[in-house]
Order: sequence, then structure tokens, then C-alpha cells
Amino acid sequence: MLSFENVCFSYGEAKALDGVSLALKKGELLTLLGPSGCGKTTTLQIAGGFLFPDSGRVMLDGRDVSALPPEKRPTATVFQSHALFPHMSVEENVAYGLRVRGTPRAERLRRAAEMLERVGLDGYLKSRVQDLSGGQQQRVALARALILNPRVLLLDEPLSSLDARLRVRMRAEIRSLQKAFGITALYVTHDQEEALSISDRVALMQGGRLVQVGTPEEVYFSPHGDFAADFIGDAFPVTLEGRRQLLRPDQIVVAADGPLVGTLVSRAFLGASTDWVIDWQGQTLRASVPSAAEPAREIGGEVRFAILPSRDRNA
Ligand SMILES: Nc1ncnc2c1ncn2[C@@H]1O[C@H](COP(=O)(O)OP(=O)(O)OP(=O)(O)O)[C@@H](O)[C@H]1O
Repeated sequence: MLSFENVCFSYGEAKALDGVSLALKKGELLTLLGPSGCGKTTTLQIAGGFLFPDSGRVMLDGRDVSALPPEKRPTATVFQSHALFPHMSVEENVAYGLRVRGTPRAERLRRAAEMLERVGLDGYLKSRVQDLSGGQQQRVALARALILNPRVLLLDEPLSSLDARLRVRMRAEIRSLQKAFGITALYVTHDQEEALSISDRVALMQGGRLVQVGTPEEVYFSPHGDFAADFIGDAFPVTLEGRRQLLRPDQIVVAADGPLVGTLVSRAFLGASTDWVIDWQGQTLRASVPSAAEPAREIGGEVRFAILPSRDRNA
């Protein structure tokens, strides 16, 4: 479908991508995940034809598209800012790409209306985009991309301008639209929860390279190295029975009859859960305690807990 073959790219002297090889399967949603500056957006822009590789190739349906500009590629991009035209109505925004392609007016408006119905915005055809909510604008941006019938949909942090609640709702909507259309999608985010919840596979990046590519469960339960374990799931290192291990906060279970005894160093209330930092034999542990079941404890007081075995299949 879409693949990157040993793609390298530099902005002047600064190397942004250092040999990225990745193949998307037909109909899958693959997420590029990683910290700021790791090269996610650069990879997406190379897929969309906004940037061209210094070396390596981008293949789409078996064809080398490395040198093609965006309008010559069967891709469509949804940007972080939505990039909608504020002076145009919703239907004009959605029909825009068809207008550029020379589709007759009656047909493009018919298809725009159809697409807006599919994203749940029928009734808003004549609205001005600035009168819509953030979530509705997001759906207009999706409809505008999907109407072009792209082979691959590219999404660059499409939810980052929305508030936290709407982000959670819209990621489910994007996922269900992507499945309903059966479209292959490349999605960029720096939010690990978003990546785990929305993806068929996650590609974790660091410093312009791919660290690990796998299903959400694979990258969570079998991280390749400390960076992956820490970035996806906040793992921390502990020495247990003379062996270094990576634990996650949900493996530390605070319980009155726990076999291990430590000292509570600090706690941070997060709502549904409360993060505890526990000192245990000079080692620092982090526990995620369900707030409803949080025992009353003084900072500096004794804490009893158990450690759940790791589900890491490589451990
Ligand atoms: N236009 C540019 N000119 C120079 N350097 C750039 C430019 N755009 C990006 N870079 C650099 O290239 C590297 C990769 O950037 P990129 O935007 O792909 O990362 P990212 O993972 O998408 O980060 P973010 O999540 O912050 O958007 C970074 O070190 C960044 O500083």
C-alpha cells in the first residue's frame, strides 16, 4: 500500500529522518508516535508530498511517488489547524477539492452533501465554518479530505486543537469513520493514550528513527528498550531479586495485607486515580492507586503493597 524505504531527510544540516522504513497495510490505521521533534510530522509530510526525501523512496500501490507533489498523489491530509476556508460555507469547503479537479458544480455539491451526511453534519451545509464548534470543524476537515477518495488519509495531530473531552470523543469518531470507509490511514500524535486507543499498529519514533512498530498491545506489553517502556506506559526501572526490571505504576498494588513495606514519599490526586511515590529499600516506586479505594496515609508513613508480575512477554 504505502511504504517508506530507508527514507532520510534533513532540514539544512539538521537530520530529521535517519533511515525510516515502514509499510502500511491496506485498510489499517497506523500511528506515528513519539516525543516532540522525533520526526513524525516530517514523515507525514514526506508521505503527502509536501517534502521530498534526500534519499530512499516512498512507494504507493507499487509506484514510486517520492518526487510527486501533493496534488499528484492519491493522498489527502487533515492538518492540526484544520486549515478550513473561513469565508466559505461548509459545503463549499468540502466540495473545494472537487472544484479544483474540475468536477461540475451540481455533482460536487451532491457529493459534498452525501459526505456531510456521513460525518453527521447534514443540516450544516450552508453554515459558515467559523460558526461551528471545534468538533464540527474537525468533521468538516475530515469530510473535505475523504471526498477526494484518497488511497491514503494522512492526519497530522488532528485533535490537538480540541479540549480533552472532545478529543476523546473525536478519536472514536475518526476511528469509526476510518473503518466505515475502509481507508488506509497514517496518523501522527505525541499522545500515547490516543495512539493506543485509535490504532491498528503504532510506530514509535525517537530522534528520526523508528524504535518499534507493533500493535498497541505489543508495544505496551513488550516494549523494545527503556525509551519505549517509559514513553508508552510510564515504566520505571527497579532491581528485584538482583535483576533489573521495568515496572509500570499499575503493577504496584497498595493493600493492607501487602507483603512488601515501603514509605510514602508523595501523592498526587488525578481524579480517578492517585499517583503515589513510594520509597522501598532505597528504590523509588510509582503506584497508580484507584482513588475510590485509596487508603488514608500520611506522607512519610508506612505503606504495604504487592508487585504484580509483568505481562511483558520478553521479560
Ligand atoms: N522547517 C524546519 N526547519 C528546520 N528544522 C526543522 C523544521 N521542521 C522541523 N525541524 C526539525 O526536524 C526535527 C523533526 O521535526 P518534526 O516536526 O518532524 O517532529 P515531530 O515529531 O513532528 O515534532 P512535534 O510533535 O513537535 O511536531 C526536529 O528536530 C525539528 O526541530
